[in-house]
Amino acid sequence: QWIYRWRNPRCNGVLPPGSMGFPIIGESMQFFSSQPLDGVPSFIQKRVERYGSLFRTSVVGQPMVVSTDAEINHYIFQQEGKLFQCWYTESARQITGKQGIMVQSGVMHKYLRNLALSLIGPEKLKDGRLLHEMNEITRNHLHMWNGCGGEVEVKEAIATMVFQLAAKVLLCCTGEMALKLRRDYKDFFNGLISFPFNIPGTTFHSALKGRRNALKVIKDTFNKRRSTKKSHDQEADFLDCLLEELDKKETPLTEDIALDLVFLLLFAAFETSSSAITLALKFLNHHPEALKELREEHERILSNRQNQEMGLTWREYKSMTFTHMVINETVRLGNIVPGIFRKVMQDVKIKGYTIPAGWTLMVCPPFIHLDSDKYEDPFEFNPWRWKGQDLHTGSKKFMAFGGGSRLCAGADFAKLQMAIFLHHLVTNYRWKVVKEGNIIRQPGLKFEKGFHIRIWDNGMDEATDIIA
Ligand code: HEM
Repeated sequence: QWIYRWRNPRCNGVLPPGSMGFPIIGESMQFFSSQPLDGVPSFIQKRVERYGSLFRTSVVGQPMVVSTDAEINHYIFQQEGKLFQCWYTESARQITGKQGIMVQSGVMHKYLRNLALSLIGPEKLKDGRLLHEMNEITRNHLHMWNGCGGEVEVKEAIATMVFQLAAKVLLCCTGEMALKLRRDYKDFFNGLISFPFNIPGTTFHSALKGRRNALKVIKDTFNKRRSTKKSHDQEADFLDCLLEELDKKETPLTEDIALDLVFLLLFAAFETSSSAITLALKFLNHHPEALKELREEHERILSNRQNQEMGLTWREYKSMTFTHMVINETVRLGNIVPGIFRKVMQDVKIKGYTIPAGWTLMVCPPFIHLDSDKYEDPFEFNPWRWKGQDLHTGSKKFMAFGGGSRLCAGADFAKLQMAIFLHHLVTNYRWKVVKEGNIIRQPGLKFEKGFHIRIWDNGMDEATDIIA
């Protein structure tokens, strides 16, 4: 009876076709099986061929409906907070925080989103201070890579660089302390969608342990800042703003919510951007004509710059049309976020099927981004396909940064960081790939054996087989 119920869940209508797999584990094994980077995950592809663009399954103990239909995905984004609510998995809730921005809805979500945007949104990025920090940290790291023999594993090195930036901006946390905090963020990405069994040896256990340690560091930083008075001529940073907000009488913010917000922002910042920049280098390495056009764009910016000592400005960033085409193409092909998850709040009818309240809905960006009806030669890295298109907003066929009221709050931060990195790399250095491990999806990206490059100063003759 129990197995029958598992396979045929109750529903006040007709469930989308599909299979619930084995009791408890469902189809998790197939969902997590390794896939090459350049292909639609076979878990999705096979089921779409068999059942169509809306199918049911069960992953990590949750009954789930997967949508690969652009119109339905758009509808799901528009109904955020009404029919659907942001909800990843129980594991994600515990790892990112039971009161974090990812699980809040309605007014509280809007409040936290605005708080986050006040730090990392376009208005803040424009004002120059953050841009200056990004310029400096990127320049220093590239200089350091060049200095230490020139060979680096890019994914980890960039993750460290972006983490340092985020830790400095969010918490004024630098040096050893930032490095320690970075180590606590191990296994997070993989833990987000996993069985929430807190058993030693599992990714979930390791992510929860890291969360506890990281929260302690963040809390200590809060307390330390509380006990030191800021002088009047010092500009208020994010931490000051949070503490001021906490001290207000009628604030919905509590210390636990503030800690969860900082914790999530740190994680969101470094994990995604480091994958995107590494992928951009990989794609550019295989497409010298794109690298050439990118370099020309950045050299033009340099030659038009009045003060050569200045770092990149917001205006210059906005003028980089080809760079934005490269960024969009990288995130389209990379599909750094392989699934966007929502909880169904009440029974919903879609395409004649009923999705029961309490189920999870997964929007599947890779299927849309790699669909040959939407993109010609979808597996080809072709930045020029973005020519003449709006490069700054999402659409029904481009949802790398999500959509609707949950559109990525750090999209501009990530794109600016990518643009600054590419700017300094192509104008000051030459580079070549020395070891390229496999990049697979599980379904999140995994950089097996890393992506190693050697860099050297522009103008120096380092190797005969220079790729650019
Ligand atoms: C290439 C890099 C990035 C990609 C592809 C990406 C992708 C996404 C996606 C798809 C969502 C929507 C999730 C949903 O609807 O459930 C999202 C949300 C979010 N992202 Fe990003 N992201 C990136 C970088 C960043 C960075 C650098 C930050 C912070 C500094 C950040 C902060 C956030 C936050 C706070 C949310 C939640 C927004 C909300 O719920 O209102 N992201 N991101």
